[in-house]
Amino acid sequence: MQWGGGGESGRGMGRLWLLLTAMVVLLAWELAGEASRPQPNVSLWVLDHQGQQPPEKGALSTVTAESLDEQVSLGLKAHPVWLRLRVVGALPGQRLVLSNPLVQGVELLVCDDSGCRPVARETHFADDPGLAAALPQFRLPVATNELLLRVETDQAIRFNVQVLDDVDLHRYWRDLLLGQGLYFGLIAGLVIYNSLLLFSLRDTNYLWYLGFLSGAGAYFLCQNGLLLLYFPQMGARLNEALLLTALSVISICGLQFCRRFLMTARQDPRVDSLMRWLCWLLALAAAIAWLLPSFLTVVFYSLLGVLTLTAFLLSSVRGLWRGFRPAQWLLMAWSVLVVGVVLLLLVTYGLSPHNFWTLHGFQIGSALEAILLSLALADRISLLQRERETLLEEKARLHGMSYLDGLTGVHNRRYLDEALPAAVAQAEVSGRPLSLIMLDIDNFKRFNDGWGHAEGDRALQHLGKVIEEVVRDIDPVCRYGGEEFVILLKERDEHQALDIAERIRKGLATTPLTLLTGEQVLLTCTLGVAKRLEGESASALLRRADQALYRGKYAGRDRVVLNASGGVASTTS
Ligand SMILES: Nc1nc2c(ncn2[C@@H]2O[C@H](COP(=O)(O)OP(=O)(O)OP(=O)(O)O)[C@@H](O)[C@H]2O)c(=O)[nH]1
Repeated sequence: MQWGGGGESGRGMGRLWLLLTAMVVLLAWELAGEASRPQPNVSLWVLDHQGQQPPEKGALSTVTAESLDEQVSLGLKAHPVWLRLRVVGALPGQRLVLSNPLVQGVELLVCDDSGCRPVARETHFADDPGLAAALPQFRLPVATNELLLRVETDQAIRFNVQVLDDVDLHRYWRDLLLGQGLYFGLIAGLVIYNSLLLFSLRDTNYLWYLGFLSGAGAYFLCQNGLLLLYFPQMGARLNEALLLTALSVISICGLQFCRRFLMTARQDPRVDSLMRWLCWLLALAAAIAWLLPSFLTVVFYSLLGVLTLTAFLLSSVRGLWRGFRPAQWLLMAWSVLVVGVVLLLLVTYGLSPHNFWTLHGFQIGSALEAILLSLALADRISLLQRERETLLEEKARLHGMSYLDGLTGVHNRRYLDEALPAAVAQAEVSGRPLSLIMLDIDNFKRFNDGWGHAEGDRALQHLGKVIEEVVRDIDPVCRYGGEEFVILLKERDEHQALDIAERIRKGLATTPLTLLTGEQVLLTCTLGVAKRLEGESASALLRRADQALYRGKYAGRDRVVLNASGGVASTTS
């Protein structure tokens, strides 16, 4: 199989660079916005304390284990985590805001000499319960800055602690939504575009790609708290189950896409069965996320994530190795995803700080990947299209060849057997004339015997050329038998047919054949002409032309004979 061509690939690269440039500009803008935001004045320590209840009074200062900045990244924890907070200079009305909607079991306690009391979690921000659900937040108590924060979640513990007034919170949320708007705009555009392609091309690859896109959209709706924004009553637990299910959908659709795209079932059966197994495990993981949610589920997902990425990369590298050019897009797409997933895993296990890149790396990777997969599909479709065209051309060529005579290049008897009845039927309907000329070289046996069979072949080719010089391109010339030719003359009456026959006769008689020895000889031929009579069949017409030819031979050869009707013939010489 030939996987050639490169024009579309170049155009695809151009589009990709444009997009990358646009993304870099947006990132720079986002980072600039980050820098201009007022920094919260918060100090944080992780307490070496486990359990549901806060540490005993007086133990706060002794259990201090680790000092943090406001960007918390502690990874997966099987138990609740206690953080000690000191907020300096909090103004009345300011809120303590945690940036991650996935952290659950968040409690804030204010502590003094008499003990610790919970601070009620805000359920509304500017009359909006959604925003308060998407960003866990507490109104800071005035006149105290000793606080305890308890977080218990199955997900990685990562969030920013920010002290914001209403204006800052609005701005923070607006920036977040702007970035999300760009992402979801891109996903929606790709979904619409590829849905149209799915309907027009009916290629299941597009179905899996759409599943992949939808899964990615759903995942980030959950991860960024956008679902909670619109359905705050849903709760963080349900949000998390949906998030993990979306992760399964992304992975399963990605694997199925990969299998079909690279045709692994046929081309790479071992990798194909690995991918099929992974699909089942991912479906099982989604069920566990709903039935037995725990931090172990997230560990299971991490493992499956690594295996899925390995399968993606392995199948694409092997596809490229086999010479399937569109696999390069796939490889590029998975490589981008690998970066995003590695960032996600690092932060999930508390191995990297919580910052813009670790927070949004997976999302940026997924956006780039969605585009690259779309380009991969386009490349594959154009490649298959070109192959199909080449095949059709080849088929047409072979089909044409099966109707041609190998020696002379004119049509063969098979062609005449199909074309003559069709021409007769057409003439019957239209009432237009139809004529036939049947001819052969005179005393050809003697020629063959005298000059040899090879020269005889050249004589047949010579006659073919002479005929083709006389007749129109649209009048098919056929080699009917060994040395007999038939010319089908549509919409020609007997006068026109006689004229053509006579020109052929004279043409052959005056155009010498140059033999292989260099000698020149003149050949003659005899031609029988018949015009179709009303209601006459193809075979009857052919028979009458043959009769005319026979009569020409009988009358002395080198002449044209017309079979005017049943048995009457007129002769020209
Ligand atoms: N070189 C060559 N000879 C062929 C081919 N097909 C048929 N022939 C020869 O054509 C000759 C036809 O001979 P006949 O049917 O006796 O006809 P003829 O000698 O031309 O005599 P008339 O047709 O009566 O003028 C035979 O010798 C065949 O071998 C071919 O493809 N190549």
